[in-house]
Amino acid sequence: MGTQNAPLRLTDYRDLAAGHVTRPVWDFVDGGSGDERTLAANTAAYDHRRLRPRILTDVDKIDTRTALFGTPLATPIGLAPVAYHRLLHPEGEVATVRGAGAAAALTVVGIFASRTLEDIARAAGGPLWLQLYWLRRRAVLEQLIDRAEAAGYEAFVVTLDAKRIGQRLRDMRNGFTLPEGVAAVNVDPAVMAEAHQAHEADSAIAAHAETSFDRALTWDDLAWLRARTSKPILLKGVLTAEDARLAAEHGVDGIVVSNHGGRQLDNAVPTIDALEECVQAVAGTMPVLIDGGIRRGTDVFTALALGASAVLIGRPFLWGLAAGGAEGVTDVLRLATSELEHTMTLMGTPTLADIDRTAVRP
Ligand SMILES: Cc1cc2nc3c(=O)[nH]c(=O)nc-3n(C[C@H](O)[C@H](O)[C@H](O)COP(=O)(O)O)c2cc1C
Ligand SMILES: CC(C)CC(=O)C(=O)O
Repeated sequence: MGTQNAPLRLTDYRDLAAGHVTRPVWDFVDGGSGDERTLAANTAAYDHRRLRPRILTDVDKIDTRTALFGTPLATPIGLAPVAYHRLLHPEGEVATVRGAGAAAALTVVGIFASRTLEDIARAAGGPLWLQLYWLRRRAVLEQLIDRAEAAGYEAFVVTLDAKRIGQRLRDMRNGFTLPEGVAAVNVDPAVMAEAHQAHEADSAIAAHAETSFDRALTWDDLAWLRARTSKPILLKGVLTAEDARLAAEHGVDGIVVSNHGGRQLDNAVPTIDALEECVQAVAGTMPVLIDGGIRRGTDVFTALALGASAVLIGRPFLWGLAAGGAEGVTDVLRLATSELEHTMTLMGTPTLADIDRTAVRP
């Protein structure tokens, strides 16, 4: 690639990716729910944040290293759980984790991964967590937890903002279906078949979610999961102080402030606006991660300043994966981390520990 076209920011990868996938796949990745207000608001909310740089501090060396649950990470930027990476690259999640490993970054693998948990683990160079949806069939969940632990996955992230799948108009209009050869290979085929039979009219994605996610689930059920693993458990999809507090009370180990990238409840609060109340509610007892709309090193910095322990990116790494496979993923992570370093230099904060609330204008 000539230097003229070399991607200089994450959104440059969006333009590159567009040429590599079909229209329905593009819409599945790019789209949100409803009128896509929350999708737009996630990024717009960062536009309005203003930073308060400090002068005359020693920023000769910038250090972006951190750790989560004792696992060292080269960067506080990790990969959010996303279904079906093979939609974007033939190697799917195997390419993704190879790319993340080269950047020593965290990957949260999705329960609807299109490669086996074991193949993904063999290719990984960095830490892996596994995201779960709470399927009605707990036996299927149990098997997944056991397999993940045996393969070296270090934590579980339970996504709780999807008791129904958001109204994704683009997918409905496209009649989105998974292409031949792309499947949720880790989940019992019976669970998937059941779903397809029950909901032929919906988009394929909405269909399997409707029948396989447990809508009756409540806080009391978390004890079941807690008893099944000694690994850290994080809840993804927390947007309020009330739920952050309940998470802390129910013995989980972390939360991910997320609105699912604007793909679930439209008009849900932008995540960066929800972060502070969640951070205050857990009062330093557990790490708080955030995702949604993070496109710039300054966005990462803002999230860290408002109390996030780490951030996850979704669509940007998918753009990298589509455009350049494992190397594209690595480059997206490097670009984002180098923007963060640049921001830290100009903000006068040489380490992540130096970044605090005073860095962002209230
Ligand atoms: C194509 C796609 C598939 C996704 N699949 C899942 C999933 O299976 N499980 C999950 O918890 N979140 C899923 N998400 C949401 C991401 O984990 C994350 O919350 C979101 O993408 C972050 O916003 P961003 O894309 O603006 O960075 C998906 C997102 C996208 C774009
Ligand atoms: C298979 C879907 C439920 C994956 C998902 O969470 C999403 O598309 O946002």
